[in-house]
Amino acid sequence: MEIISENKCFGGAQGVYKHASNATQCDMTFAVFMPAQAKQTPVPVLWYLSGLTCTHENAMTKAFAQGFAAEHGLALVFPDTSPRGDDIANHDEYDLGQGAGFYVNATQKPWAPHFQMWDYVTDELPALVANEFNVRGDANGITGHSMGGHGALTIAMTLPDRYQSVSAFAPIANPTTSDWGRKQFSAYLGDDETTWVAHDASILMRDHGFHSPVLIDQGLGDNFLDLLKPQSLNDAMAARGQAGEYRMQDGYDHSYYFVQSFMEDHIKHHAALLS
Ligand SMILES: N[C@@H](CCC(=O)N[C@@H](CS)C(=O)NCC(=O)O)C(=O)O
Repeated sequence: MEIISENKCFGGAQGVYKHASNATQCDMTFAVFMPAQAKQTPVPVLWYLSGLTCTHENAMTKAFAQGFAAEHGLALVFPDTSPRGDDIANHDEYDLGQGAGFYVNATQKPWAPHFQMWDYVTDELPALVANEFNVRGDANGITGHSMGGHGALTIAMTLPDRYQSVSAFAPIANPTTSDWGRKQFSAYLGDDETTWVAHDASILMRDHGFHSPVLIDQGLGDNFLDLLKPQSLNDAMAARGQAGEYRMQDGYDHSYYFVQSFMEDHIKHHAALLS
């Protein structure tokens, strides 16, 4: 692992690192915030998965998470959203290819050789972080924004023993019925839609749910509401009797101004379940 930068931040450290990934067969950059508490004792980890067009950097600089994570003694990990490189498959549109990995393992050409973001985020990066940082392997929470909210919810519901807490900001909530989902799943996973259901939060919620309360915030001024489909997941939570809240926030759009407005609540939610 190569250190790109490390800066003191809220008494802890905000770092950016690079490593050669086996899962994605390319160099991957990620960011980690370590709170001061980690100098004494291993700390729980909150994974933050970002949305379309983002790198490790967007949430690191705009989500305002570090101050609250410092207060509650949580490490934060910000992975990138896809493999990257000139030799790696890409697409002209912003919502497919580099910057749009959708947290799945691609099975289709030309994506399959590098677009293995499910394995990267759930296996390879956790092992690396556990090796390199003073974190508790048995205390993981996961959250994310938009495409990253989709990743957080689907990963948590699929691996409930690994994650003790989950939340999301404006998640893509029913991708098998949305152009933010159908387009990417057919490219990455192929036309057999039975392979898509494992990556749809509304379906996973209806069939499995999650073992601890789920916190979701959604801005009502979000210009992507038609693509995000919060109603489907809200209905699935109600049908399941899922503990938690889907909070509709008046006037907020899809931007990081929305994310940073509710970050404190999300950090508190995870800290309560992880400590
Ligand atoms: N670029 C797209 C929108 C993509 C978008 O809103 N991305 C969100 C996540 S889905 C984001 O966080 N963008 C980066 C940023 O705001 O820093 C468009 O023009 O429609």
